Amino acid sequence: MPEHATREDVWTAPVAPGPVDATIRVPGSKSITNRAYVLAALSAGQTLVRQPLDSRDTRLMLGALAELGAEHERTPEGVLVHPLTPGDGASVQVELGNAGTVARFTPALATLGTRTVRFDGDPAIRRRPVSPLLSALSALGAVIEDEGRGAPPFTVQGGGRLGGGTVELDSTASSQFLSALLLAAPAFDGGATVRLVGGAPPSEPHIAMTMDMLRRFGADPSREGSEFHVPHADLRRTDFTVEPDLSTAAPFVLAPLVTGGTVRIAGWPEHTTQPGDWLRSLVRELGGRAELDDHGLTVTGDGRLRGTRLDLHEVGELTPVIAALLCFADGPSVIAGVAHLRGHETDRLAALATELSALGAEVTDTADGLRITPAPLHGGVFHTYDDHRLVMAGAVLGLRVTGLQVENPATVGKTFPGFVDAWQELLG
Ligand SMILES: O=C(O)C1=C[C@@H](OP(=O)(O)O)[C@@H](O)[C@H](O)C1
Ligand SMILES: C=C(OP(=O)(O)O)C(=O)O
Repeated sequence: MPEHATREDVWTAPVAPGPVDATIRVPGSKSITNRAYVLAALSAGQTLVRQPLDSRDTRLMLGALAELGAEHERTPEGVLVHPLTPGDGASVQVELGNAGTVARFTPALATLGTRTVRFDGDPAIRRRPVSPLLSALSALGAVIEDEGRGAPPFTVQGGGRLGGGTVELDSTASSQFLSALLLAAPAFDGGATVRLVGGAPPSEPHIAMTMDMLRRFGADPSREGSEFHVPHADLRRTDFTVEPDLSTAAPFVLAPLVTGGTVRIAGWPEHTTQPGDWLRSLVRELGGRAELDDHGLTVTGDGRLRGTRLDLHEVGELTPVIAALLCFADGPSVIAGVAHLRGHETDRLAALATELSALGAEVTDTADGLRITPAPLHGGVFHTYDDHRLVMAGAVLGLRVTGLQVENPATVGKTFPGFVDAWQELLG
């Protein structure tokens, strides 16, 4: 159980009284919001970010940018981000919480200012890898001190500029290392060429998201296989609108496969780089229907789903919710390709194996995933290890399990502070 959670702090996830029938609006994408804030800070002139996610991770990003010298204002239309200023050589602290995007995307920005910036956060972020990124930034000219543990805390001594150039990067532990270099590269004197070594990074759609958003802010990124090139560029964008978060939508999208019925997700984009868009194919593979039209996505299920084998390397953040779902399948399932989840908010493979087994399923963690053999589940406390996506997984389990008590539900505020209310709305 995480250090600061108590057993009293639980939410009894509601059992579905029958087939669901609901229209749900999910908040803005964490990944798009935090990229938009970073690119806005690197732009000349102010950028209005419309329909941003307002959650712990996005507040941490705005807080980090303020420490680094980019202020913002909340307006009725969205968040207005001001350009990064070089600063006054002061020593500041950036609070990372447990936000991977803040821990990975902001150190490069610190190299561009003149401040001495110490990065640290929750106990959990001190277990999440950053060293391949810090080594690459150092090779590009940054001055960084860490404590030799390969994770926060670390300190960046801003030099007012970064030369940039060509660098090798092992991004197999997190795609965010690569995204971090690419996002900041237009501000490096010589841009950046990043050659990937060590194997394919996970979360390919998030890399595509980075490339797409760089273009939309005026950069000219290119890719040839495992080599990425981002020339120096003056970024500018006055207005940027954030899409709904399709990964946050996952428990709602998949609910009809457990309960039967229909769920509509309003505003599902027709074209997107978000990994959650893959849920449409997953629903079909598991036996449901998913139709996209001008109003959004409509998912229909009959409460039965097939056991399956899934490689989730590209969509790792969906794993907790999918693992919970597969506990209700008609046969065993295997999830593969997600060894890097051991370095997420918690060791998600260990956490899921422990918690799903404790409820009665047969779940084991493998070198790169999970083996799930469904069995009748019973109620009990579902520990969430300060992981927002485990709260969402617990909600999915509760659809069919009486007395499923989700511990520390507030931790879902990392990406969706209104999750519990939205879930109650789903169930009428
Ligand atoms: O770039 C991003 O916004 C993200 C990339 C992915 O990280 P990893 O590649 O570390 O899994 C994803 O899991 C995370 O939720 C968000
Ligand atoms: C891995 C995740 O988050 P982070 O941005 O902290 O890496 C996630 O949201 O599932």
